[in-house]
Amino acid sequence: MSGNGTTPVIEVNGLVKKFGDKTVVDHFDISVPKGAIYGFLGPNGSGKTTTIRMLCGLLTPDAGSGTCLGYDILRQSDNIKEHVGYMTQKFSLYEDLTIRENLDFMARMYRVKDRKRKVDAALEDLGLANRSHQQAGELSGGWKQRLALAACLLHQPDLLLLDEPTAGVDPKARRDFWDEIRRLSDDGVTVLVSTHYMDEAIQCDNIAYIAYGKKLIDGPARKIPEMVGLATWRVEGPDLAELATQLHGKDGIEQVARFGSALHVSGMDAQKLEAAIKPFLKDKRYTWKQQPAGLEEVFIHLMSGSTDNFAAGQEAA
Ligand SMILES: Nc1ncnc2c1ncn2[C@@H]1O[C@H](COP(=O)(O)OP(=O)(O)OP(=O)(O)O)[C@@H](O)[C@H]1O
Repeated sequence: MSGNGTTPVIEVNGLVKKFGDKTVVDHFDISVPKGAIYGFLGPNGSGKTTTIRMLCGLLTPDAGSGTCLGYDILRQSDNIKEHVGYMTQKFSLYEDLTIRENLDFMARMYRVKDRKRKVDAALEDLGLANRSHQQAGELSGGWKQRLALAACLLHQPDLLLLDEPTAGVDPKARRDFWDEIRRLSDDGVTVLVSTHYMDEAIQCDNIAYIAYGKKLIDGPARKIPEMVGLATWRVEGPDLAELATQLHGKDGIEQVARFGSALHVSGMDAQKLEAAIKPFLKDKRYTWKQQPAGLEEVFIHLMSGSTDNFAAGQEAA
């Protein structure tokens, strides 16, 4: 579900956060429709976590204003927290408490009514009813993440904030996790998720790409490739690794990425790209086809800009 034209769940303008003399979030605006899965993408240190924390009232912005779930982010953070489920980057439950104790503790924190039944139901849904007395610290990464999600859903939040929720989790557990996120979104829960993974980014309805604390691109996921304007050719044939080596670094070719049995060769200047590819078209072992850039190559393009924002220095912004 990607929004239904009602009042946005999050609507903020001009958010700024500074730590010392470093501007970590720089005039950030966003409007998040109800039920949307909104992806925050960007290199390490680009300000995603800081932005998420300001949106739910955990951190006070130095400038800017807005609402989250209809509450003022500056003055009504307690109301916001009651209706938000926030899954932090690091496992934030108690490793030396049992699975049940962790859920029970969270349910008490949120003053969940009919606590025992809700905790039992969560354990059942998780498939952990038989292991409820096991310490949370003994769980694998994937199970810890499912437990953390279950814990932040106990109070039935309207908005889920997920900060790199599947870092270090295997692909099968990631897929299961995303099936659950999609189900929640279909039920009207709005989800804001920061991620580094491409396979997660393509699951999002909307995407904001953030670098150096600034939002560079923002829009419906299906429109992002057009907005970025990357030109792409697809090539199939033998010895793709060798071909990739030959293509790399040619003027006009900014990116060569392997997609299954093909290479996607991309550049921002369509004419330069075509000129760079022209000599290769003579080799009849290869089939070349021009095609619109997909989200995946666009993300590779965006993410390859920088690996760590602030480590590289803000002057690059
Ligand atoms: N409390 C703080 N005090 C000082 N600097 C901070 C604080 N919190 C974050 N920062 C800095 O602000 C910048 C943005 O950090 P933030 O965690 O918001 O980025 P991020 O995009 O979530 O990064 P990552 O993807 O690595 O989690 C980083 O340079 C970080 O070191």
